Amino acid sequence: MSRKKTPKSKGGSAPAASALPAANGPRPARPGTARPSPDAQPNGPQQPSRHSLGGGGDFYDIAFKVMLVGDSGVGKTCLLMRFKDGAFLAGTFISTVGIDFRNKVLDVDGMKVKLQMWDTAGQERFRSVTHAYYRDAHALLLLYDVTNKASFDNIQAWLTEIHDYAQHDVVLMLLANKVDSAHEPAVKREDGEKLAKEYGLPFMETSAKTGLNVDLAFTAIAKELMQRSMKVPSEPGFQLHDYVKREGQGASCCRP
Ligand SMILES: Nc1nc2c(ncn2[C@@H]2O[C@H](COP(=O)(O)OP(=O)(O)OP(=O)(O)O)[C@@H](O)[C@H]2O)c(=O)[nH]1
Ligand SMILES: [Mg+2]
Repeated sequence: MSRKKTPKSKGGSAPAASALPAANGPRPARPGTARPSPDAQPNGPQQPSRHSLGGGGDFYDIAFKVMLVGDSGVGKTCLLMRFKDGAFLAGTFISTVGIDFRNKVLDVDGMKVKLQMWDTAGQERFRSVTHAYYRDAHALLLLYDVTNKASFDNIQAWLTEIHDYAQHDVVLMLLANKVDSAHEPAVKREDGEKLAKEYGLPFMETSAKTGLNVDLAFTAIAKELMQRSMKVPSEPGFQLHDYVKREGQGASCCRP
């Protein structure tokens, strides 16, 4: 069996293709660094054959594309960086321009699963850029910020957008981010749970700051995608909803 390699710690961004007016006014932009790497092939999961892509890095059996969406400032980039590097980007908020990407290889049930993670810009003016990427996503993490009610109110609009542009069978999970705050959140956990239930979505509270449930969110997605594509015999009963309910930790455990 040949093995695939993926370059370590490579990131890049697709340039913005439109300049519609920003909903919340302009913000400082996180500069793009490069075009997506050749291994960021979005069409269909790469089947388990372990080919080499050249360059240094990890081997993997199968790859999936996971896209992070949600309003600007909800913490998409921070969540991704927490998962990728285990670090929190504190300090100045640098808004994403267009789309950035990062890769990470996970061990899931004895398989090396590469997640190609696409970090979209939440700002309205980049919406037409992100639209182009939806159809290739195998999974979507839809985030809101529990300290920002508007970001929660906009979830319905995001779901409409997902309905319009993503594959009908895309794996979708709702994440309530920034649950580390010591203050009363603007959006209660029950409201998030209720909305998720209404749309039949798995739901989790996360914090890019403390790391709460961050690995779990991505692992759950990887497991679900693996299950779908491989029909893993060792876990015939894997259910994404049940898994995140069982494994997820409450926010209260990790508040400072
Ligand atoms: N307390 C807290 N702050 C967070 C968390 N995640 C992100 N932030 C902060 O929220 C701000 C926005 O985070 P980003 O990850 O850049 O937001 P984004 O969703 O990528 O925004 P766009 O790129 O504009 O779409 C930054 O100042 C972060 O430090 C979190 O879990 N807890
Ligand atoms: Mg960002």
